[in-house]
Amino acid sequence: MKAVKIVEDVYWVGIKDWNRRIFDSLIPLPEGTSYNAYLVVGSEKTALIDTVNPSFERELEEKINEIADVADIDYIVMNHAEPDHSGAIPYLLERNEKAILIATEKGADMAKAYYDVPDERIMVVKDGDTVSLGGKTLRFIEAPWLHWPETMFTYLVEDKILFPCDFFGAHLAGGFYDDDVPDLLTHAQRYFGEIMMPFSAMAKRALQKIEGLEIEIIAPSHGPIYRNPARIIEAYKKWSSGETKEKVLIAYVSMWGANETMVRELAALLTAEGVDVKVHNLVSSDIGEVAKDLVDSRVIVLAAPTVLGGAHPLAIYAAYLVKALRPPAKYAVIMGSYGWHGRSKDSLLEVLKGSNIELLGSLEIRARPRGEDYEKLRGLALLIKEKVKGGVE
Ligand SMILES: Cc1cc2nc3c(=O)[nH]c(=O)nc-3n(C[C@H](O)[C@H](O)[C@H](O)COP(=O)(O)O)c2cc1C
Repeated sequence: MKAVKIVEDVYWVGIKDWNRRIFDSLIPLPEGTSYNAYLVVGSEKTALIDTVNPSFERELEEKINEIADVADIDYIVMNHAEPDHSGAIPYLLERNEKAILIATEKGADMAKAYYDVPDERIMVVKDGDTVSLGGKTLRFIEAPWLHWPETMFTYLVEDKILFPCDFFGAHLAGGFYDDDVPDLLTHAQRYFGEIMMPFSAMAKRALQKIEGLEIEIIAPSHGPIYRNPARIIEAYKKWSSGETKEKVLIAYVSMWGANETMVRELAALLTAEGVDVKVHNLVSSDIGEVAKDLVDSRVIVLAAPTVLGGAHPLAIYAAYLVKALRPPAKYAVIMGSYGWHGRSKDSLLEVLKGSNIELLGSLEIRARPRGEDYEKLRGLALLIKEKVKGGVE
């Protein structure tokens, strides 16, 4: 794919990585991803906003060269130091002896740590600082902890384009503009759950900061470019403020069917009560989908058998993720089973300790569910429904 003109003298020069299937050695990428980099050509200076993942340096250079010689770039704006956006910085600084890296103070520190960028090639910018390229003005907006400490947004004043790096992103190789991808918000929600949800407070702060900004285009560093920015901004407002739905996420693991039976029963009872239920079997589920459903679920149910004295390791992993991702749900229900001594629930509670999630109810059964257990499941379903439908506080 060649460079693409977005508006006059602003070009996408990024990479579509169709084949990538895992990110951060953690997150599945069912539809690949993109590393969006943008070239802004002023009458006097040229700036590159973000770069690309290592191994795509040559392809980035070729795209830049369609518009301007790589050696002519004056500034490389580093909105975020993570290698998927900044991994090409060492290559570019070698190919271009004059280019200056623009970063926040923390960004400068990261650029040295990750890429050995010398002090004399870094320009530190603060909130509100501007750099004129001649007819194109870059304004920098500090937006820390989205999702690393050094992150910032860049705003192109004349064209009203916001370059927020990972913020508003989506892992998608396909589509170029938001209107090319009908279910883009689903992808964006998944990305928010995976990357931004633990930093919801900082996300809210950043949204307030850009509130008064006229934004015609949002050009993030992953996924399609928003020509209709209102939709994603509204969605981010909801997600970052913890607005949930009448929805329950059930994540479970079962070796011999006991937990599976309980989960099916509970899901059926809740569905009959008009609750939106999302069930994830942790053996086969995509944890990105779990993260997506954590964004707007009101109650989380974890169900797991006891294995070697504790909860099944996949459930421990899920509980750890729930704690780390800091979803807005305030309540959890834990179900479990055992053969001779139940430890599943306790070990999951141990993992969740320190989170804001309160135990709403639990059910531990021996070997397989029987008559009275189904009664207890009905009780749990009612408890959950009350929290979900009652507009939890
Ligand atoms: C590999 C393995 C290890 C187990 N370890 C324990 C254990 O430490 N304590 C216990 O009470 N039950 C243990 N069990 C029994 C299961 O917890 C029990 O059969 C449970 O009902 C299985 O739930 P499931 O049908 O949802 O897989 C173990 C079962 C297996 C297969």
